[in-house]
Amino acid sequence: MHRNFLKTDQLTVAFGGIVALSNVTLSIAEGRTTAILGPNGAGKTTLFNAIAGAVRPTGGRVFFQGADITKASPSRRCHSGIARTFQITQPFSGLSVRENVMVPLAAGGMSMKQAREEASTYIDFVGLNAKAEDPARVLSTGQRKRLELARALSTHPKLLLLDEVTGGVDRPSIPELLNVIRRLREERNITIVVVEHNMEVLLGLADDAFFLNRGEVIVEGSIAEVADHETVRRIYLGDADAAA
Ligand SMILES: Nc1ncnc2c1ncn2[C@@H]1O[C@H](COP(=O)(O)OP(=O)(O)OP(=O)(O)O)[C@@H](O)[C@H]1O
Repeated sequence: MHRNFLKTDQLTVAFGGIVALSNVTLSIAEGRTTAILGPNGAGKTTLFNAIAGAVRPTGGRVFFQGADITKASPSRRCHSGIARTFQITQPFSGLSVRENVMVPLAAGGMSMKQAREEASTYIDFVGLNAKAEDPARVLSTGQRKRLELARALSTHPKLLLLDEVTGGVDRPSIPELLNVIRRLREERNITIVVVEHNMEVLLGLADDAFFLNRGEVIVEGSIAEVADHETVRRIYLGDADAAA
């Protein structure tokens, strides 16, 4: 197992006067699921953006599998095995589920026949077979999240960044979605990093955790340790006992 599968070293991102991330140094271990926690505005999405290459850091470095990728383009990072999903899902709403998964494959140079076959594998993996010919706009939020996972799978990721995994998903659909995420790791050996607000979900999904506040990592450890940490309970959960 690579302990520093993904590593940020003193990573800083500023937007004008707003410092969204400040000297963030963290390591994500290969084959594990790591949670990024923190209140609104803590810098979680900015961290994902800096890892995926969507924002340029003001300072510090990002390493993936030992290579310095700080200056790599988003597409080079994607080719090297980093994929992400978004807080707000962005499918092509008029295209079918199958076509949505085929688009990135065909754009990568695959024949339509091959793209169709490969798309079927991913649609099957996320359990959307019954919806494959439906337009993406009719999907529920949970189904859209699974479509996003199928699209992410088409890039053959080694590291998958999942933003707000269960955000907006109705409660009964959550276990099925989490099951797909667990299988990504178990059956496809994908290292997962999740931003998620639901602590109950995280306790059942994540191994490790980093708690961000105002752009800084202030607590790290196992998910159980972080969830139980006094500072985390006070800031994040508004725990009256911890605040006292
Ligand atoms: N493109 C941008 N331009 C200016 N400020 C930004 C930009 N992106 C993020 N910020 C600011 O950086 C800080 C961190 O934002 P970020 O979205 O990373 O936090 P977050 O932890 O993901 O929050 P949330 O849980 O609400 O999604 C916030 O103060 C935010 O307003």
